[in-house]
Amino acid sequence: MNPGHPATATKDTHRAALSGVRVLDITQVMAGPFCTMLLGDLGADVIKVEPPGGDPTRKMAGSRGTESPSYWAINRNKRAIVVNLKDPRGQQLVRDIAARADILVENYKPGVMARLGLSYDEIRKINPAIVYASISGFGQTGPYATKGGFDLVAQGMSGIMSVTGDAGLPPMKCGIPVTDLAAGLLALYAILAAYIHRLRTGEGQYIDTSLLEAGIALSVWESAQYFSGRGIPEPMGSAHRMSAPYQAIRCADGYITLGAANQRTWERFARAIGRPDLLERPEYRDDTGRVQNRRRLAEEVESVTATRPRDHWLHVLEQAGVPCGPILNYAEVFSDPHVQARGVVQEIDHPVGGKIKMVGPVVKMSATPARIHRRPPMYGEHTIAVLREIGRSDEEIQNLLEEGVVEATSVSDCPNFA
Ligand SMILES: CC(C)(COP(=O)(O)OP(=O)(O)OC[C@H]1O[C@@H](n2cnc3c(N)ncnc32)[C@H](O)[C@@H]1OP(=O)(O)O)[C@@H](O)C(=O)NCCC(=O)NCCSC(=O)C(=O)O
Repeated sequence: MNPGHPATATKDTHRAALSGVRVLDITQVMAGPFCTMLLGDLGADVIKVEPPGGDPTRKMAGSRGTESPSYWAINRNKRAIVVNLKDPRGQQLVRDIAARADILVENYKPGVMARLGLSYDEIRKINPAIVYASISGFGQTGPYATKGGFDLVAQGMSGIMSVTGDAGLPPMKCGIPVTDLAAGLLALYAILAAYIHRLRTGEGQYIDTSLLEAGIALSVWESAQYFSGRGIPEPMGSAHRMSAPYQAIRCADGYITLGAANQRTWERFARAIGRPDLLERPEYRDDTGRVQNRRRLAEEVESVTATRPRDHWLHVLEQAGVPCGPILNYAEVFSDPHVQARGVVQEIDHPVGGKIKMVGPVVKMSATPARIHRRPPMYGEHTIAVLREIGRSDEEIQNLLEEGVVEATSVSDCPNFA
């Protein structure tokens, strides 16, 4: 599926790092589903439990019934079941799955899982070795614990919005939901470490992380500036807090990015744009000076770069060994020959969506490649199979379906199903 890359060229579909690992995925929207999708990419059997009506992403823009591009983007490599957890029989079904699972991930508001009889304390009674991860807006403790958390709120409260954009403009957030995704990645890293610990000792554990703390954890330069007494960090547009010139620079027909972020690249850059005189200037002698005089330096640089088009400077700077690049929109990103050569985008068949494209696993592993082994599941597609796996008879399943405790979709009913 990942053309041309030796690390993923293997035909051995069973060699996945997490094959045989069972994940109970009680997640919704973004942070939790991102984490469990990455576990699925590594070969884990991920069973996603959705409420009646489905994960909210099933209804997002572009949806067709219960299937949508937003859901597909973040739920491949999972099986999906629909269980009403407000019904004690539904709770018992999910506890039975939890009893057989290695990992449980959830991202509801703190308190929700306890009200559903699925808290860590309940689950550890039936499965003491489980690795149970909760992702929330603010963490399970502290004054804000019970508040719901969306990425925008976390970007605001973690300081990210105070350093994004430019001074004097309305508040701006990072264009992608960075706290959701970072919380998912941090949960993933803790889950894998906890799983290694469990392999060594047999001991399970509880993991508690949040959007807020993930956002704060990303404040590496900003907290360094603040803690070292150099003031409250301010927004800097595209510029860098610790290096200059390092920002989007104006050319005759638009902008390119420039990263002359150390002494060597600075010296190459000044020579490449025909301004070796800048190297003689005491105020630009080192990083500290260039950062302090960043605005003046940018004006001097742009007085040169604004005279020629972007392609000219990209060529000149590349020849000189100065890190730089174009600023691309997503259409340009996905048609970029390098992105294509790396096999970043994959196309798979979906019963409703037809041929759907997605950003596939972007980590190349030579022995146990991450891969798409399952297309995103339809609403309730695996309800019946999973209930059979936990020992429910077809008669019991029929009753549960009739009484609305679970819902199931048969893919063969789907018009596009081939
Ligand atoms: C996203 C939320 C703010 C949404 O808040 P709410 O809509 O108020 O949902 P809650 O989590 O409080 O609870 C959902 C309710 O659904 C119920 N529930 C859940 N699963 C089931 C099933 N299977 N069956 C029946 N009912 C269910 C659950 O019991 C709750 O009911 P009651 O108990 O009766 O209330 C919150 O879930 C949250 O803070 N999550 C953690 C942080 C997070 O992941 N945020 C990412 C958002 S996406 C984002 O930021 C972005 O895309 O950008």
